[in-house]
Amino acid sequence: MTIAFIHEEIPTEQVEQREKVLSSLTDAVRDLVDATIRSTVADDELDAVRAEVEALAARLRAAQLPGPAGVRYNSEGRSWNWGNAVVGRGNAVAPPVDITHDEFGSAYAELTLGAAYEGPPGMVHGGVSALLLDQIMGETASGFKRLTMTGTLTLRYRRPLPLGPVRLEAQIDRESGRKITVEARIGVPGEDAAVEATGLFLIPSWAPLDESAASWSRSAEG
Ligand SMILES: CCCCCCCC/C=C\CCCCCCCC(=O)SCCNC(=O)CCNC(=O)[C@H](O)C(C)(C)COP(=O)(O)OP(=O)(O)OC[C@H]1O[C@@H](n2cnc3c(N)ncnc32)[C@H](O)[C@@H]1OP(=O)(O)O
Repeated sequence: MTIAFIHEEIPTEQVEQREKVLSSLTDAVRDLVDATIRSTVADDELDAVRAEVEALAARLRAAQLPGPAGVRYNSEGRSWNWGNAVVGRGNAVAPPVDITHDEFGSAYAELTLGAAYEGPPGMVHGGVSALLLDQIMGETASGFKRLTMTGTLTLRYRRPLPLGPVRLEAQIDRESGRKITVEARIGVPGEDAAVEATGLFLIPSWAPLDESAASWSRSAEG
């Protein structure tokens, strides 16, 4: 099965305007998720809020894509993946992460994980750490110059990670042909890593080794 990118000829300026407006809505929905988890209002108030939320969902459903958002690009080399589970600007389920690629083969991110990402009481869910690490490692392996997919991801959970500010770092350790090994970690900023990861990322046999000339590739974003 191949991975298809969708060519959609929307001018970059318009993509960016839409992304800005969509991101604000996503932030508000994320806040709604946090507010829902932590709310202690009375049951009838919860019920009244549910009715309003259902009405809002119906307004958004007035015009919908037939399926998931996919990865789209225009011929100016701007691409957007607003549904992505980790970096999708339209995805309120995604942690609020912004990944910085400071050079090819190295990336970092800082974000704050709130109540929606809890596993053990007060701690980040291990699957959420894995989710964030998989994305930053995949982007690092790809550098948006080639398509890479996670082959094997190995995680060592060394100490619990409290909810709150976290920092992720990833860098390519080595590569050979279609195999790229990436090392990464997540932890409280300035402290020893809570989770260390090693991943083998593969350029699928059906994909080119280098796609830097392809319209979907770009240098700084997921
Ligand atoms: C999300 C999609 C990408 C979107 C791109 C957006 C654009 C921006 C670009 C990039 C940013 C990236 C950001 C993404 C971050 C998120 C990453 C994910 O979550 S990815 C989803 C989870 N992963 C899968 O679903 C893979 C499922 N597996 C497969 O599709 C295939 O198995 C694949 C492509 C991994 C390998 O298939 P073959 O046909 O290319 O390769 P064969 O011939 O089987 O193997 C080649 C060599 O690799 C080893 N190998 C194969 N699979 C391996 C594995 N799983 N682990 C270790 N080694 C493996 C084999 O042993 C072989 O080694 P020998 O050459 O003999 O030495």
